[in-house]
Amino acid sequence: MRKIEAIIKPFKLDEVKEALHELGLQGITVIEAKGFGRQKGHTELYRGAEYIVDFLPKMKIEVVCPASLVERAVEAISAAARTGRIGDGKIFILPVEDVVRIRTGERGEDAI
Ligand SMILES: Nc1ncnc2c1ncn2[C@@H]1O[C@H](COP(=O)(O)OP(=O)(O)OP(=O)(O)O)[C@@H](O)[C@H]1O
Ligand SMILES: [Mg+2]
Repeated sequence: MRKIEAIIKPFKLDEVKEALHELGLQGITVIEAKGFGRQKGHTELYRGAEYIVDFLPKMKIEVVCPASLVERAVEAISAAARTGRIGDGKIFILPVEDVVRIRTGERGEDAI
């Protein structure tokens, strides 16, 4: 299993959510985040206005999925989140050792 952590532009959240849903991924965690990438000290467009890049509002999405689905999920997130402008975001992929579904006690991929 893997955890995909995607930092995206907030207005892209719905499109990314739909893309993941179409893949059959059911669980998702969304965290309001702030951050910056490589343009620190330069300007980045946010909702049509230029900002000095300090900490810009971002949305962090966390999805745990079977390893076999990771590439498709990453492609779906990338396609949905891309505008082609700077600040489109980044995707991190981490190993997940185990999952526990609290209500049923299921473990591993059964619990995703
Ligand atoms: N190395 C990193 N570690 C942790 N978070 C990061 C890292 N790089 C980017 N982020 C997060 O992702 C968000 C979007 O990054 P961003 O898309 O601006 O990356 P970039 O490398 O500057 O690419 P681009 O040149 O397309 O803007 C940042 O605001 C930050 O929250
Ligand atoms: Mg950037």
